[in-house]
Amino acid sequence: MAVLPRLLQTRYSSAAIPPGDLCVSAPTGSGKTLAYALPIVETLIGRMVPRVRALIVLPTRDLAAQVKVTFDMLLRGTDVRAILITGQTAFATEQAQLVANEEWDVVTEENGSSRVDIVIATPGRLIDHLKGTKGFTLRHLRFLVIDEADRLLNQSYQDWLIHVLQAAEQPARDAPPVAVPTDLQSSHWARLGFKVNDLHLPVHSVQTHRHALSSTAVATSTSTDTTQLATPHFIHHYTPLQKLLFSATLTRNPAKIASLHLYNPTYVAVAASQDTTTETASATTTPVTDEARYVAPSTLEERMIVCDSAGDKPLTLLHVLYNLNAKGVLVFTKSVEAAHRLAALIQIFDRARRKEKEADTDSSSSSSDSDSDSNQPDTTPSTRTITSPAHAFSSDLPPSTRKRLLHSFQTGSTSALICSDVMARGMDLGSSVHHVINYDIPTRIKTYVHRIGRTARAGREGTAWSILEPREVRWFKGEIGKVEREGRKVRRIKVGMEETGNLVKGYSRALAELGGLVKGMEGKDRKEKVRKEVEAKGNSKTKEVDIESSSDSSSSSTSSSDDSDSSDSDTDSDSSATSTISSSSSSPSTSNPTHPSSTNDDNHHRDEPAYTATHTHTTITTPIMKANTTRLEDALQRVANLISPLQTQHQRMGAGEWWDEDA
Ligand SMILES: Nc1ncnc2c1ncn2[C@@H]1O[C@H](COP(=O)(O)OP(=O)(O)OP(=O)(O)O)[C@@H](O)[C@H]1O
Repeated sequence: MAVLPRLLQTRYSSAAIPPGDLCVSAPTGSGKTLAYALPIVETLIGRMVPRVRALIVLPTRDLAAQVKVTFDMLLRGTDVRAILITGQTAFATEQAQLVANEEWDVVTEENGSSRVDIVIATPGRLIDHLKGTKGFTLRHLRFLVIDEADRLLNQSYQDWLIHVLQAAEQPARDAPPVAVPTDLQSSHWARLGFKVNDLHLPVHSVQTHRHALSSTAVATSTSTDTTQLATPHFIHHYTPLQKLLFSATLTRNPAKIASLHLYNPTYVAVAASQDTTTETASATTTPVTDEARYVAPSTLEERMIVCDSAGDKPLTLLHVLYNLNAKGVLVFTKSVEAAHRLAALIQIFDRARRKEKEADTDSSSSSSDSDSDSNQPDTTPSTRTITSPAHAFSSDLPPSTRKRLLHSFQTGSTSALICSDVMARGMDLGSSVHHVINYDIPTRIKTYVHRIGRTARAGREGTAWSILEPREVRWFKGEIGKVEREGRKVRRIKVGMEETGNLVKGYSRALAELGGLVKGMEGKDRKEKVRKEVEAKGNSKTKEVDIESSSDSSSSSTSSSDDSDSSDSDTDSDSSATSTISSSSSSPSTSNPTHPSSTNDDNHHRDEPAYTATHTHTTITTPIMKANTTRLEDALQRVANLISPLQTQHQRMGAGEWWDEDA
C-alpha cells in the first residue's frame, strides 16, 4: 500500500514539523487496514507508559471487531494493548479494561490511567466512555484513524467527532516541553499557505497539534537543528495528533472534511493496480470539484442480467445460485426486511427442491433398471443444490449470531448470505466470497463500489452480478460508467425462460409451502410465530448449527447496556420500504425511474429504495411464471406483514440516527 512508507516515515520526522494528516482513497480489498495498523504498532512498540495513543473509529461493530483481530495479530508478543469498545461487552467491564483502578490524584486525573494503547471503537460507545469513564482521556492521542471516513463523517451523524476532537485537543499535562525553532515553523507554515498566528503556528492547527507557549517562550533561533539551540526557548510541543482518513470512496470535497480541522493534509488516491498513486497536497485548501474516485478491483469481473420484469428476479437469482452453482455468494438486498424475506424464500425453495430430488430418486430406484437414464450420474443443473440454504445477514441479528454466520460462511457450511448493506462496507471475508449479487441494485454508485468490493480482494478473482429491472438499466449504465475499471467492461448475461424453466417446479412447491405456512398461522399469535416458523423451516433441514434460533446471552445484555450504540448496529442502509418481491402491494411511484436518487430523501433515508413503484407483470415471459410470481408475492407480502417486528427497531429510530451517505 502506497501510504505505508509515508506513515512509517512520519515516525522519525522532526518534532518541529509535525506530520501532516492523510486522506487515503484506495480500492476495496487493497489492504487499508494494515496500511494504518502497521505504522501505529511500529510507533507504539517501545513506549514507556500505556496511554491511549491511537484511536480507530469505525461505523459498525462487525468492522471494529475485524480491525481488532488485525491489531491483535500485529501486537502478539508485545506489551502494547488494544481494546475493542463497541458495546458488545457490559459498560463496567469495558471500563475495567480501559482504565486502571488507581487512587486518583491530580496527575492521573488529568492524564488518565490507561491500561491500553490502542482503542478501536464505534462512535456511540466511544462517546459514552468519554463522558462516563473516569481516567479515560484522549490527551495523548498520536493517531486518530477514521476508517470508512466518508460514512462516519456523514453530516447527520457527526456529533461524535466534536466530542473526540475536544477530548483529543486538550494538552497532556505530563508532556515534556520540546525546544522548537518557532520562526522555522512560521516560515514553514507560510510556505504551505497557512495563516500564521502570534505563536508562529498555523491558525487552525493550534488545537489540532496541541501546541502551547510556555511562560518564557520567545523563540529567536533560525537553526533547523533543534538540539543546537544555545538558549532553550521552549514551546510545549506535545505529541502531534495525526488524523488519518481511509475509505474506498473518500470524498474530495473540502466542505465535507472541514469539521476535522485537518492539518497540512494530503489526499492520496490509489489506483486499482496499485502502481499508480496520485497525491494532492493540502486537500482542504485545494478546490477540488470531483467528489471521489471510484475504482473497481482489477481482478473483478462484473456482469449484469436484465430481467423482463421485477417479478422475474427471484427466479433469476435462483438460476445463478443453482444452475450456475455459485458458491461463496453474498446477495445484497435493499433492506433488512428484504434480506430476511428473500432468505426465507430460498430456504423454503431449497427444502422443496431437496424433497423433489428425494422423490425423484425414490421413484427412479423403484422403476425398471432398463430405464437407462436412471443409471446416469445426475449431472443436470436442475438437480444440483447448494450445500446448505442461504441465511439472512443483517443488523437485525444479534452480534453473536452474525459472528457465527460469518464463520459458517467462511468455512463453507453456508453457501450464500442474503445481506442488507450492513455487509457492504469493509467486511473482509477473505477468500470465501466468490460472487457478489446485487439482487436489488443500490441507489448510489458508492454503495455499489463497496458491495462489489466484498469479492476480488487482495488480488483474488471474483464476480459481481447485478440483477436489473428494465427501468433500472439506463440509470445503472450511467452510474457504473463512473467506476474506473481499466478498460474492462460489464458483461451482459442473457437469462430467459430457457435457463430458468427447470426451476419453476421447485419454485411452485416453495410457494405452496410458504402459502400453507401463512395460512396455518392465522388466528394465532401471528407475528412472532410466523417469523420463527419461517426461520425454522429454512433451517431444520440443514446440517449446521441452528444459528438463527440460538440464544445469545451476550447480545441480550448488550442491548440493555448499549442504547447509545444501537445506531452502530443499524448502519445498514436498511429502510422499512417494501421489497421488490413484495412489490405487488407497494404504492405507485411518482419518481422518474431513470433517476433513482430523485426518490430519496437524502438527509434521512440513505438507501431508501428508488424503486418503490408498483411492479406490473405485463411483460412476464410465460403464464406459469406470472402465476407463480403473483402467488409468491402475495404469500411473501403476507409474511412480510406478519413479521413486521423486524421493522420496529428502525421505525423507532429518529431521522438523525440514519446513516446518510453523501447527504
Ligand atoms: N500485503 C498484503 N499481501 C496480501 N494480502 C494482504 C496484504 N495486505 C492486506 N492483505 C489482505 O487483504 C485483505 C483486504 O484488506 P483490508 O480489509 O485491509 O482491505 P481494505 O482496503 O480495507 O478494503 P475495504 O475498502 O473493503 O475496507 C485482507 O484479508 C488482508 O489480510
